[in-house]
Amino acid sequence: MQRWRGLEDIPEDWGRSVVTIGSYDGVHRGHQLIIRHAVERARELGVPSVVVTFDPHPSEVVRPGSHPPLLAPHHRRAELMTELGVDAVLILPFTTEFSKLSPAEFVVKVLVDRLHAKAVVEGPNFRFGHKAAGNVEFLTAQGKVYDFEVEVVDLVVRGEAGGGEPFSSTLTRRLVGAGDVAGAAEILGRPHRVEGVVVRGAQRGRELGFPTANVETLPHTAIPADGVYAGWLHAAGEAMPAAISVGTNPQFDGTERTVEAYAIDRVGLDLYGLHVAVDFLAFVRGQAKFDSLEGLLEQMAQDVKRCRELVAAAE
Ligand SMILES: Cc1cc2nc3c(=O)[nH]c(=O)nc-3n(C[C@H](O)[C@H](O)[C@H](O)COP(=O)(O)O)c2cc1C
Ligand SMILES: Nc1ncnc2c1ncn2[C@@H]1O[C@H](COP(=O)(O)OP(=O)(O)O)[C@@H](O)[C@H]1O
Repeated sequence: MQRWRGLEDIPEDWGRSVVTIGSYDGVHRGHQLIIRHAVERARELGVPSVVVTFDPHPSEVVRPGSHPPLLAPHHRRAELMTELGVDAVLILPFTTEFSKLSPAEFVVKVLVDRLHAKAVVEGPNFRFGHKAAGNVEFLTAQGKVYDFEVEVVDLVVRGEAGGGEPFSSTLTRRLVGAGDVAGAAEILGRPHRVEGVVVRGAQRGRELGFPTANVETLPHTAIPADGVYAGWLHAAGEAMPAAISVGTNPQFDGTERTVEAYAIDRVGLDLYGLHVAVDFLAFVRGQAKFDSLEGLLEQMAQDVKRCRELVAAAE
């Protein structure tokens, strides 16, 4: 797959293509449906498929300081899009200047002049251009002028239990923030992942009998609510069942919020400096401060047992 970091990266001789535009944070199941549709349409038309996305998230530029927590960094989104069969991803730097392009200017500058769109695939709630003034009706009308078709793919809606709310990055962020990682996984179609480099912590874990890899997360990462979770620690090409702790270590009056993972039953690992990923399968309990260290250790042993069972049931 090709990755372009701006309009100028698109090859001069780039022919016609099928395009879909969006933030696509998390590449959740609703996104997947739209992207798959674009890939299929591209194959039918015999042209490549392109996803156009933005960096930073548009809301940061429109309202500084409002960058939402991210469900997936760009390299992860690109990985997921490659799995869906996308041929190229264009990551447009979302500058103030760019945010001022009118919907009509956006169509000409991006879709017509550079990507030579033959078809554009979007969800019904797609908005674009200055003040998000452009919608699918406008896009469809522009398509008639510039010779591209516009296809609208239905939103995926959460089951009755979820109140029929459409799948969205906002809903997924809310679930992650509330610790409902199982709910988030239902929308994402896979567990929510947090990644980063393993850094040194208080070096206490090994003494407790549960060494934990402390993950230095990337800026704006969507981190689940404080608590203990079952999941996996991915390191050096291996997915290891893990008991994960998110929080400030209240038992030790800590103040820094960390994401740390104990790879269950694994001894002698050396993960410092490695880029690792932590996948959140299920919430186990909230963080607690026990009367004694023994209280914490007993609870941790139970947590590990529960995590082992939850992961085994999911594998
Ligand atoms: C399964 C599990 C459960 C945990 N539960 C708690 C807890 O309830 N309260 C707490 O303060 N810390 C909890 N922790 C975090 C430990 O306090 C932390 O891993 C330990 O202090 C080691 O820190 P270090 O990696 O910085 O050395 C938990 C860790 C794990 C792996
Ligand atoms: N089973 C394991 N799970 C996670 N990390 C492990 C494991 N075994 C050894 N380690 C190593 O031990 C380190 C964690 O030990 P710990 O005493 O908690 O130190 P720190 O406070 O620096 O995280 C990890 O970063 C990793 O390199």
